[in-house]
Amino acid sequence: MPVMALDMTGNFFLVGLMGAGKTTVGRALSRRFNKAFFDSDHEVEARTGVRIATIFDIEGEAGFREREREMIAELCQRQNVVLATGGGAVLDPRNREQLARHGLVIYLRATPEELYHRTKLDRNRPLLQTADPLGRLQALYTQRDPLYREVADVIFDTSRQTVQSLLTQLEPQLQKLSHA
Ligand SMILES: Nc1ncnc2c1ncn2[C@@H]1O[C@H](COP(=O)(O)OP(=O)(O)OP(=O)(O)O)[C@@H](O)[C@H]1O
Ligand SMILES: O=C(O)C1=C[C@@H](O)[C@@H](O)[C@H](O)C1
Ligand SMILES: [Mg+2]
Repeated sequence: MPVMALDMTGNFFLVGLMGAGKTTVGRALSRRFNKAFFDSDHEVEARTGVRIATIFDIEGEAGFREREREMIAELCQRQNVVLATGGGAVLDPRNREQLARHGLVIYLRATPEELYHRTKLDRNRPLLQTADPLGRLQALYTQRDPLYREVADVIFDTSRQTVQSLLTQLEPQLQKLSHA
């Protein structure tokens, strides 16, 4: 039997490390809650016409962060959207402020080991193109986990869970929080 899409206004913002499932879960939530879906990484790529790895090569991480900040500020002005943010978006306090102010922030947490398994075959994450990607994920986790927690309204552990089981648990929580 088809499940009715839940119609609620307001934004959901997904934060978390590379491989946490922001894009995958975000897309599914947007369908379920009848909201438009955006992914800040994809929007930056669409605007510049090149892959994120190329922006890192030409402008360095600082150049990418500036483009990401502008994009997030713009996307936060929208209503009734699900936004998957880039894994490093929370580093800039201005992004954290925008996200906290304009929507419900969901932190998808997973262990660095789990994230390593999810991302190891994908070459499109410049920060993981290193001799020791697991070590890099562990360092990023230590640095960023407190920032994700700081900005989050909801923290969700995604380790050892399928995307489908995650959605089944997330939906009632989000429904409740959206009406709070
Ligand atoms: N809960 C999960 N269990 C198993 N695999 C998952 C889960 N969530 C996502 N994945 C898989 O992990 C990979 C990375 O997911 P996704 O691209 O959605 O992460 P992301 O948070 O958007 O990463 P990035 O910050 O790099 O954009 C995909 O192949 C996806 O299918
Ligand atoms: O964790 C990060 O710093 C990044 C994550 C990706 O989503 C991209 O935004 C980019 O590869 C940087
Ligand atoms: Mg993504």
